[in-house]
Amino acid sequence: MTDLKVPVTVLGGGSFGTTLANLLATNGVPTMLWLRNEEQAADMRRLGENSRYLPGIELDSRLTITTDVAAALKSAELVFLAIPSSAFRSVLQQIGPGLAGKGLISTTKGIEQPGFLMMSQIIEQEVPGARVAVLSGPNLAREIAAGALTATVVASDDNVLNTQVQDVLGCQSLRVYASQDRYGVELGGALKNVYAIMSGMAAAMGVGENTKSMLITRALAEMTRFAVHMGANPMTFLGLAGVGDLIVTCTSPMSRNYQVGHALGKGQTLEESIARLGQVAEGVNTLKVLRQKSEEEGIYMPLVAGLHAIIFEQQPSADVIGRLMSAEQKHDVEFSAFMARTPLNKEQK
Ligand SMILES: NC(=O)C1=CN([C@@H]2O[C@H](COP(=O)(O)OP(=O)(O)OC[C@H]3O[C@@H](n4cnc5c(N)ncnc54)[C@H](O)[C@@H]3O)[C@@H](O)[C@H]2O)C=CC1
Ligand SMILES: O=C(CO)COP(=O)(O)O
Repeated sequence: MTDLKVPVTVLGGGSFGTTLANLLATNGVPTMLWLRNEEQAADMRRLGENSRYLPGIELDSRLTITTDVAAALKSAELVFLAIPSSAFRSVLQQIGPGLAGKGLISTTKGIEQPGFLMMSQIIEQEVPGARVAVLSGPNLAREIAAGALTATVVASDDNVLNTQVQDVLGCQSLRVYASQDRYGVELGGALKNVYAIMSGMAAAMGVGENTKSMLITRALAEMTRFAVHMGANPMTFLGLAGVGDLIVTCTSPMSRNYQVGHALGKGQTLEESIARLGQVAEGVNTLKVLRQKSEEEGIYMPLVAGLHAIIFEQQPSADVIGRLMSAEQKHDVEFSAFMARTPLNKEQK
């Protein structure tokens, strides 16, 4: 690590943007947080707290909060994007020229349709020539904000950018690991949200502990199968941005995706579950996108198909569960499919 603290801007004043910006400021990094709502910004400056998205967390007095995007971007070398995937492209289109030449790090865990595009791919389209990275891992905003120990992954083929992100974000409560599998890391963060909905729903239905473990383990097999087919490194899914993030979101009631699933499992409609949350749960849209893509690509994803049938095709959960449990018996771990694609295996050949 170096002592260099490059100026950083975070775009997005929700739970994760606020958490990252506050952590950066606490690390002594000159940090600006941009959000669009002046009333919320004024409140945050006055109260020293984001009472809407992160109540009870004291903001570092060194953090600059602004709604002036030009001022926010003027001197920033690194820009973290914590904007929901539904607004990601339009925000980039509004501010694109201001981002030229900067290191852009997406923290958004969603997928754009049509095109099945990751957020980093949208950055490449909207900001040609940008230096791009993604950040993903078991990173519940509230826990990071409260200083609970965790780790995350920064992924880019630009090693200098990876190191810069490690330098500004790493601290006593957060370890930052580097990866070059940007696609796999980003895909892991998006896919796990779907299985968090499923896990929340299962918990609300009162399933057993064995059942919860089975669901998470088969979810890992399923998401890895999909990601490897799409070109990701399977080893990424054994890391923090794969199984690490999957475990936390499938087991924690703090996860918004888990909360949506839990509400559905208690009999609420999808609309009620989302409205009650008041924050983004990316997994709802990702479920639709993933169902379509897995069908197009012919990838076997019984959990995704089952959850889609319950949520979007109004099939009774008992029927879906019955079908899943009586499906053709399979092998446990699909070593052949995984190992054929690992870089290690390629070198050995
Ligand atoms: N909260 C968490 O624990 C984590 C969230 N993420 C990801 O970060 C992304 C953002 O999530 P959160 O901050 O948690 O969401 P949130 O629901 O807490 O906040 C979303 C924020 O985005 C803002 N926003 C929405 N549309 C906008 C637009 N057009 N222009 C500017 N701002 C806009 C909202 O005003 C709000 O401040 C999501 O993709 C999520 O998956 C990633 C890691 C952890
Ligand atoms: O991505 C997250 C933790 O790593 C946050 O998950 P939720 O969006 O489900 O809260």
